[in-house]
Amino acid sequence: MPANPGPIEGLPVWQRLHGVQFHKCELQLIKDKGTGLVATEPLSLVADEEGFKNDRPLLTVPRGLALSAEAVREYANVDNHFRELLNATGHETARGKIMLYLLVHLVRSRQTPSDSHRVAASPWTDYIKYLERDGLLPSMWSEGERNLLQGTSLEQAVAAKRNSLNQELEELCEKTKQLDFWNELFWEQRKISFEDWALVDAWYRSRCLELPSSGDAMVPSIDMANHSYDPEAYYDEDSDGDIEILLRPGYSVDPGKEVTISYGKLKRASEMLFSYGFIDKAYSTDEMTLMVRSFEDDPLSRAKEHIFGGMPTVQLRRTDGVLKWHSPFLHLMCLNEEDGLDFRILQDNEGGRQLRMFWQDKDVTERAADFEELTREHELCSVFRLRAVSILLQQMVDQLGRLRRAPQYEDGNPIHVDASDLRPVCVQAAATLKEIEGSLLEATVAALEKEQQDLLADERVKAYLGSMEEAPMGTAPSNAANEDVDFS
Ligand SMILES: C[S@@+](CC[C@H](N)C(=O)[O-])C[C@H]1O[C@@H](n2cnc3c(N)ncnc32)[C@H](O)[C@@H]1O
Repeated sequence: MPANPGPIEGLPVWQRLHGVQFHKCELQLIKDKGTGLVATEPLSLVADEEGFKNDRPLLTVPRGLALSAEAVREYANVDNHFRELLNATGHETARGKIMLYLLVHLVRSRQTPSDSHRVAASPWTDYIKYLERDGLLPSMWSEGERNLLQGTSLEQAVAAKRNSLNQELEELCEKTKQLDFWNELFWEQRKISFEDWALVDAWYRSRCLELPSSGDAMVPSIDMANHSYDPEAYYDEDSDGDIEILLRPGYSVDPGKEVTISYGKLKRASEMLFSYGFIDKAYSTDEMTLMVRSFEDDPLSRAKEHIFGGMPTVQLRRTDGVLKWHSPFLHLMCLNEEDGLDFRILQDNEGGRQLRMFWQDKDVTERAADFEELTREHELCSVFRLRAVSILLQQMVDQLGRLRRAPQYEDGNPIHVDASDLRPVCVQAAATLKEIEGSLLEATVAALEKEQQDLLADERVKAYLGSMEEAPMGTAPSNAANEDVDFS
């Protein structure tokens, strides 16, 4: 898929220099996938009396080249400037450490001998020149390309990712302003940009492996192997900690054919596109996650969101043609004071004040995600369910409409994009995602319509709706949910 996989001709020299060994395979450019591992001789792993055994790994990378949190700490021990930077940013996670290291070496890879404030080089300074830079993860797509995701589950996810990348960069600026060396290099000389930070984040997400002993790590050359759900090979660490690619038992590969590994368990299409920049339609789980919108005029919405704590989402999943949805927040969102939901401010043991949530006078603050269960025995259970189904149906219809429409601004005006600015791989990936998620949304709408009809035929629902019609003005439940939802 990468359009610009870098000048890999120079890579074998780098690999020889740093002890990377290939056996019966090499790196080659592969159509629509960038660089990949390809067999140069017949590969097969058949069992002898001792069972299956690789006589030699297809690829071996010395452990000292792996970029893990530990490796970054070791580098910081010998490089004073980097140690100062790492301490100032306070990065505790493997992601933070690895991204900072990559950023610094990205800057270094562009420096010339005449530059001031030179960063100490490492094998990674040269290796990253071979890494894909064209930004095929959606967080790096151009604005026009990101507009192609309108109506998909990635629309908000990508916007949120870019916001958080921006915030991280601002924090980095804040924390390094007082460090002379890095302030001069990063901010005075303007050697880094948002695109650089987004690029190292994309490298981290799409190229890191989980190693048995060192956890998340980028391993140069192993990270050139492409993914398949039925891979011929796998990666492992040997007894010295070196990282290797080995053929899987029972598999054989003809010369000229690609050797793939697995990037992990089956994922949804949006996750694959988000983290790896491609979708394998035949192998993606039939599910998606969307945000649920609170009622704008629900006076309890802030309290509900506060107590719920997590993201108000709905998960849609189709298994063997059967559509299921799951949204703990939606079940809470549909309830109001007239139903028996209540919020109280209580004093805790330390004298502080705490917001607590009550359902039928019982404190259920810790069970905010359990309202489907909590309302199951209630006499109006099917009424509550009808509210949830109707709200979700409306939101899914809106979502589907948005997905099917050409990109437009919030005010409804169409967004004009010059098609020549859109990379074909992005257009294709967005179209595939829309096809997968559009089909799932259509099935969701159909399933919700059917459930809504069934609920409207329920005797208790009919009685409830009838009582609401008969109730004199002002005595019907005045809840936000009922006002918003047209049960008909
Ligand atoms: C770990 S890298 C693999 C090496 C990469 N091909 C390169 O040129 O550097 C992961 C990236 O390779 C590409 N890739 C891996 N497996 C793929 C596949 N099955 N189909 C399309 N692209 C794939 C995607 O761009 C992904 O983000």
